[in-house]
Amino acid sequence: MEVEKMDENEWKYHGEGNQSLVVSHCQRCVVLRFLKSPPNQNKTSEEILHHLQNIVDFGKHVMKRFFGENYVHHGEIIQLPLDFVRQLCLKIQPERPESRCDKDMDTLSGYAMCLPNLTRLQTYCFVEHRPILCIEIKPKCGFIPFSSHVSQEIKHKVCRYCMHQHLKVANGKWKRPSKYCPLDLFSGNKQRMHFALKSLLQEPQNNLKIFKNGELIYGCKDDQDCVSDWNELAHHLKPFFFPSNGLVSGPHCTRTIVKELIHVITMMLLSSTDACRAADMKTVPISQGRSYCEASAFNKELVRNGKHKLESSGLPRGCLLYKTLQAQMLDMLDIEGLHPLYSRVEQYLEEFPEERSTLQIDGPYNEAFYEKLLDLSTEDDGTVAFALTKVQQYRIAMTAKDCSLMIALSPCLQDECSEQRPVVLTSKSRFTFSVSVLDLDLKPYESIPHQYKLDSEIVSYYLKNVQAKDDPVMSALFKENEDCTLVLHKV
Ligand SMILES: O=P(O)(O)O[C@@H]1[C@@H](OP(=O)(O)O)[C@H](OP(=O)(O)O)[C@H](O)[C@H](OP(=O)(O)O)[C@H]1OP(=O)(O)O
Ligand SMILES: Nc1ncnc2c1ncn2[C@@H]1O[C@H](COP(=O)(O)OP(=O)(O)OP(=O)(O)O)[C@@H](O)[C@H]1O
Repeated sequence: MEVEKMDENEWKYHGEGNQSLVVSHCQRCVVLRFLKSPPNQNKTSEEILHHLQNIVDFGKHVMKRFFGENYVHHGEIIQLPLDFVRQLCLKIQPERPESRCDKDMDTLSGYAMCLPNLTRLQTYCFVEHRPILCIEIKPKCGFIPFSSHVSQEIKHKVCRYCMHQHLKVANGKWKRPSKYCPLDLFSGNKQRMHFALKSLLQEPQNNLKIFKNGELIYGCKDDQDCVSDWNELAHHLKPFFFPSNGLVSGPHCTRTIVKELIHVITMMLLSSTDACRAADMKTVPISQGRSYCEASAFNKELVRNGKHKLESSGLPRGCLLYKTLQAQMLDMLDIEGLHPLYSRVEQYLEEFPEERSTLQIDGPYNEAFYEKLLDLSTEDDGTVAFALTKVQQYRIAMTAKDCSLMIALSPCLQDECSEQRPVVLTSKSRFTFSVSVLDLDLKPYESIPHQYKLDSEIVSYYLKNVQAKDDPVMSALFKENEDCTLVLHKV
């Protein structure tokens, strides 16, 4: 890219999260990703550059090892003319959702990341003229903690996502709870996966987005502005799934198209498209912990129908969901077992602050950093080394619990499909597709106390407001506790 000739009119707003803002090029299949920060908390250019270098290194040396070469696009750092960045920022400001405007895009350093536009099938090339559909899923944590450090029994039964939903609705983040449960999506069982995907389509929140030819056509632009009209979605999708028409419009047509979409996403999520074997690490046994969540609507439906055995077919080893789950399961001790180890590292750093860089707490995220992650033992020998390994593994797990999966698909003719590109079939179409993972920025060491506090808030809220209402015995218990509160008055 010729940075001297950058023109803001060739770029448009694409999307943003809590940490970064993304613009896409109108002709080329590239995006620029800028860091964001709260107003008046601007970092220096050196700090921004260091942060971006860490993100690139982490993708290149660590996450590629966990996920496999083809799934991760680490991108590169680019230095842009400040005038271009300022003009771009002004241009896109009206497009930004209000709920994200508590942070500003960095316009002072001139640094950004340049990445392939993953809503397109091909990377670093001009926009293809064939239609492209892209589904982005933020699946969140797909397992129930198996650690013996867990203090509340409910955490062994109900997954964090399902518990957190109640707190989010109470806090006003979302209007309605979602029926999506990550354990259904990660189950590998097609029926459960279909249910999970249907639930995401019903209530996308920030877990599902659909792009057509690079434009967002389904999902939440803003917390308050969710597009979830299935008829409109079906209208967009009809040329993909029923190219030669045949299907008339109406509710039956909509249902059929949505079913095809769910089927195709399931197939792609279960496919193993990466030839390179990811990670030479010993993997965490996938069978640990329970494989279903008691709060899942799918599970509740089964129980209502008198069936008590929930199928978990398991995931094929090479698929992206499997790799995501493996990385998530590096959280072996749960935040409750991890927090005391974090405190041990903190205590050590208080005594020896100069050791912070040797311990690679803020990078560099290189080969040596990766090697230290491979020790999966959970036997605590009381050392700082043990505590640090668990802390770093936990940070990787948190990153994998918050990443997004991108699936891009494009119709192809029978004789067009090459051996290099995987193909998925539906009743009337065939597609080439690519699968990748994004938002793999390592979660900061400093976020651990926040995680600890949030975990306890999520559980307390659930026990008090949801489980207690479901369970009359618990409810009575809470009531009793409330009645017995001892109030001490000053005398
Ligand atoms: O804690 P969670 O599970 O709510 O996850 C946060 C996400 O909320 P979600 O529950 O997905 O709506 C949250 O997403 P939103 O900003 O709410 O879209 C962020 O991804 C946040 O990451 P970071 O701290 O900004 O790096 C995420 O925080 P981390 O916990 O991953 O640091
Ligand atoms: N390489 C890419 N190609 C296409 N779209 C992208 C790419 N990277 C990011 N996006 C889009 O921009 C959005 C925001 O990016 P990203 O998830 O990296 O932000 P974030 O601030 O790090 O997220 P979070 O809130 O989870 O911390 C994504 O949800 C996705 O829709």
